[in-house]
Order: sequence, then C-alpha cells, then structure tokens
Amino acid sequence: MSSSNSHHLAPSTSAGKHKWTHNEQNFVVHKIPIRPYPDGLADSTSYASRVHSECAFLIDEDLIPLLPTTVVSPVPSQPSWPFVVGDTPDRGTVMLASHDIPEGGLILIEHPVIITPGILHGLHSEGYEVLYEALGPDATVELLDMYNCMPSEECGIEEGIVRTNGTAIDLGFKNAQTGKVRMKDMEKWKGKSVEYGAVFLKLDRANHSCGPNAAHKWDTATLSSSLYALRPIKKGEEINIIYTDVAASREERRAHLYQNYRFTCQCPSCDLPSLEQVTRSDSARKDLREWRQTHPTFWKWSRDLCRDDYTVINSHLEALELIEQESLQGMQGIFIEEIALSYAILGDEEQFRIWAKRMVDLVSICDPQQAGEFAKWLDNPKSYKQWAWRKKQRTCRSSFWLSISRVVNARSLPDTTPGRKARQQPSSPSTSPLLPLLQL
Ligand SMILES: C[S@@+](CC[C@H](N)C(=O)[O-])C[C@H]1O[C@@H](n2cnc3c(N)ncnc32)[C@H](O)[C@@H]1O
Repeated sequence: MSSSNSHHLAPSTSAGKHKWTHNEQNFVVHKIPIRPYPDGLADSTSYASRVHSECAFLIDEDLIPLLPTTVVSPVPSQPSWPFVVGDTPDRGTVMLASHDIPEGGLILIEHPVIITPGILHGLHSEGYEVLYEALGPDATVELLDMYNCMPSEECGIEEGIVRTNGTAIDLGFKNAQTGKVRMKDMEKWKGKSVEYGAVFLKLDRANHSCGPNAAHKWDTATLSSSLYALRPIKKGEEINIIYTDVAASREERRAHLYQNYRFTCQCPSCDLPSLEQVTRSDSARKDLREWRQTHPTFWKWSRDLCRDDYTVINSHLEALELIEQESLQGMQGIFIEEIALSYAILGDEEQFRIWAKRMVDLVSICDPQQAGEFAKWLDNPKSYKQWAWRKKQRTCRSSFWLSISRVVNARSLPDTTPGRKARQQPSSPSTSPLLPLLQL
C-alpha cells in the first residue's frame, strides 16, 4: 500500500472512543468478530487456515453501518494450505509452495488482523497504537513480529509494519449474492474513500516479483483475501505477488519498490544481463499495457462480418506470447476470455472447449461468477447467445444473395426453350459483384 499523504491527524475522544479527524472524516477503531467455519461443514481434505477471532479497523465512522456485523470464516480451522513460510539469507521470510499448485489453484484464504485507511500514512502514531491495543495479546505479538522496512527516524514500529505489509483493498460494498453494488450503499459512501490497507499475518510473507506467480482477491463480505496461482507453481518454488505496477518499465518499478519497500528488485524480470534485454522487456510491457487500445477489439469484431474470422484470435495469441515472455500471467484473463468467446462466435466447439476450460480454471477463485458462466457454456456451448453467429450470418446472407441472384438472373436470362442458346448457370454468391463489398 502506498500513499504520499502525510498529514498528522488530531486525536479527540468522544463517548470514551478515540476519534481522529481528517478531511472532514472521523476515523475510529472498530472491531468485527470472525466466527469459526461451521464445524459440521468442515472436512479433513479441505484447505484451511488458522483464523483470527476478530479484525480491527481504523475506519471512517460513517462506513461502519455498511460493514458486516460479524463474519463467518469461509474456511475451517485446521491448517493444510499448500505452502510453508521459510527464511532466506537475502530476502527475509518468504512463502514457498509445499505442493505442486495448478494454474488458478487456491493457495490461502485469510482474514486480515488490521485494516487502516489507504490515505493515512503519517497518521498520528497514537492511532496505530490504539489499533494494535484493540487486538488480543496473541494477535498483537504476531503482528509486531511482521517485517518492518521503515527506518525508525521515519515512523514508529506499528506504522512501519502497516507501511511494509499493508495490502491495498477496496471496501466497495457489494451484495454478497449478486456481486453488484447496492445503490443505497453507494449513496452513503459517496465522496468517501473506500481504499484501505489490510495486514495479513501469512499472505504478507509473500515477496514481490515483477513476474509474479500468484495474486490475491479481496472480498468485503467475508473480510478475507484469497491467494491463488496465476500459473502452475512447482513444490519448493517461491510464491510471489506484486507490490508495484508491473506494466511499468524496469527503472520505474525498481524506483517505486525502493522508495516504498526499501529493496532493489533482483527478480528474473529485473535481473537481465544486457541493456538490449531490458529494452525488449520494457517495450513488451508497454505494448501489453496498451494492447487493447492499439489492437482489434473483440467487441467490434464480434459485430462486424467484414473483419477476418481470426483477427482477434491472432492478435490475442500474440499478446499471450508476450505475457509468457514477461511472466505476466496476471494479465492473461481478458485475452483468454475473448479467444474462447471468439471461437464460440465462430462455432468452433473443439477450440471453444479448450479455451473455456482454461478460463474456468483461471478465474474460479478470483471471479467465481464468471467461472460459473463459462462452466455453463462448457456444458452446452450452444447456450452461448452468439454461438456460431458468424456462420449463421454467412449462411443466411449467402441464401439471401443466392435468391437475389436467382431473381436477377432469371430476369436477364436468355430464352432457354429447346433449340435456343443453352441456359447460363446462375452466378454463385461468391462471384456476385455485390458480395465483395461485404467480404463474405
Ligand atoms: C510484505 S514484506 C514481505 C515479507 C518479508 N520478506 C518478511 O520477511 O516478512 C515486504 C518486504 O520484504 C522484502 N522483499 C519483498 N520482496 C522482495 C524481493 N523481491 N527481493 C528482496 N526483498 C524483498 C523487502 O524487505 C520488503 O520491504
């Protein structure tokens, strides 16, 4: 989490509760209990994590009514996640895969211990102290054991731990069933920042890489983040996430990481042997960042028969090659989705199944709703509303032009009564002079 705002907040007390005012927002400490996963639903094979009994927030008091009053952990309490935490000589404590993990596979679901406003780096140190004190003693000890990269001249240890480990989350309040933002909630948080930072005891042991193999997805309804694999991860491999914009150049990434986390990134994407390779990598990342503005779009192609059938598929396959080259699988979702849908529009069932299956695996954790839609289409590809649309359009246009040309030809045909000249064949749709305009 990063922020440049360094206003110190003035503390005040109201009804025995500490309050800090900033930009006309009143921040208070608020705790939400986390109930254990219902025992009856636990099974010995499911993934599990030790869960904390509560999560403490430093939050705008107007947002409290939008938060859940209590949360039931989405996971049972027996730990069996596919990772271990280990120490390295040069990169501190890291997360390592203890088993092979497939693409899209779940690595961990975890509740944060604390949540703080994203805008408030430099918050009055008392705010952090009150927040830490609000936790039970065990959680406070564990939290104080987290890595702190900030020099003591810059801030206290409590703030340093938040700044080193805080993961950006968006408290955007969505309906748990539909995943949609509720209008009445939107009214309440209008004009208020919902960007907060969460500190997790395990997830925050994951180091950064500019070619990460994992990503996490926050869910406000369950106050938890799910860490999942962006590509297959081998047992023993380090599990890495991103702390910076990985589409930026190597120099920009390194500067940002140094400024905010005090390390010089030596990941395989940064540790390149020649300037030529750095330039190639920077340019690939820039291309990927701009790809969807500079290349044919699925949306236009899917409505336009004048474009070649494989325009989008070929362009997206090129993007996937660059993604592979840069190990940026976090960017592949939209390309895989649109390749699958392009095959659906072409009515190519075999290819559709290959790409749709990849999509289901890829997004089952980060977007279960989308995974469900693709699973439904995999069951019955023809249920996709534009299934084989291009084929159908062609067939119906061909028969339209066929019938038109028959009428035209019939009118202009020479008399074919026996003894006269032989009947000419009606011109085929593909040779009709009008058809090239449509490029059928
Ligand atoms: C959120 S913590 C990650 C866990 C941390 N390694 C620990 O020991 O708990 C962030 C800190 O980890 C270290 N770190 C993260 N990624 C790194 C990397 N790729 N290379 C070297 N150090 C890294 C930096 O010191 C950074 O400030």
